Amino acid sequence: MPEAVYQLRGLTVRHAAAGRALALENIDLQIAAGEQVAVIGPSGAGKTTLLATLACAHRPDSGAFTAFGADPWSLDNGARHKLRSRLFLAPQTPPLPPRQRVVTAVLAARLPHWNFWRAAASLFKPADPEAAFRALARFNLGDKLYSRVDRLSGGERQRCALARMLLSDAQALLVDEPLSALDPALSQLTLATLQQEAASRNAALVCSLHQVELALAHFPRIVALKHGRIAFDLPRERVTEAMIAELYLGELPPANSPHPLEVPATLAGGACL
Ligand SMILES: Nc1ncnc2c1ncn2[C@@H]1O[C@H](COP(=O)(O)OP(=O)(O)OP(=O)(O)O)[C@@H](O)[C@H]1O
Repeated sequence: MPEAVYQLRGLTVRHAAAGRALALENIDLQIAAGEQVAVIGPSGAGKTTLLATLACAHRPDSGAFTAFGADPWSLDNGARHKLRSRLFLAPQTPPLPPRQRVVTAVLAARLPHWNFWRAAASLFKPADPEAAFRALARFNLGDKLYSRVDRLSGGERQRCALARMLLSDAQALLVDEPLSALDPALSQLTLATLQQEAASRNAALVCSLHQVELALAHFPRIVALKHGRIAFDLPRERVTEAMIAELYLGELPPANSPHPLEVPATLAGGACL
């Protein structure tokens, strides 16, 4: 039996803002070591919230949640920090320090394993630029090794964050929309690199994607979210066109809806809370 990386049962997650609206409701999910899962679903379905929850960045409101057999929210801060070092979340918009060099940003993945002096020294003289170069080259970004992060395009920043992931030794790779700023050729390269890396370290790979056709072509298991609930969780062979159509049904305004630039009369009295 492969090791269970995640076990979620009846999980509910709310966001602090927006009146603590429900973002995920009654989620049951098990993910084992070595599994590769694509998370699909319309905008606002809860994909990012699910990944943040799996990364132990969002505390669930109710239900049961374990990562590597432990409930992160019942651990003390030190133990939770250690657990988090086994997970790596690559967000859609990576919060990389703007003035930093790419090499430093990528090597930051090693920080949890370095003592203070080594980490501080690496800010001035990167400790292992060859490793950073190799990771970047796998995403066709080797030529940006010494560029400043704020001079990268959106897609380059995303790949920089993914290169950082390669230098971590995480056993759960959580990737939010890695292809949103990439052209088709780079999308294929990026997916292939992520999947090879996850397979080589027998890590769980959970990747949210808007490109349903790529999800179905590359991932053996598809988890579909809609309105914060799991619509289906199936091997890709069992996902039908009708299921996909149903998943995205209602995502466009009806044909007889007002023109998008027509401001509703009720809007004027609104307030921002
Ligand atoms: N920080 C936040 N505060 C309040 N509500 C939020 C916050 N982030 C997300 N939400 C809400 O939670 C729900 C799920 O959002 P989430 O970002 O997880 O969806 P998503 O499927 O990743 O969407 P997209 O495909 O557009 O990135 C949405 O209704 C969204 O408006």
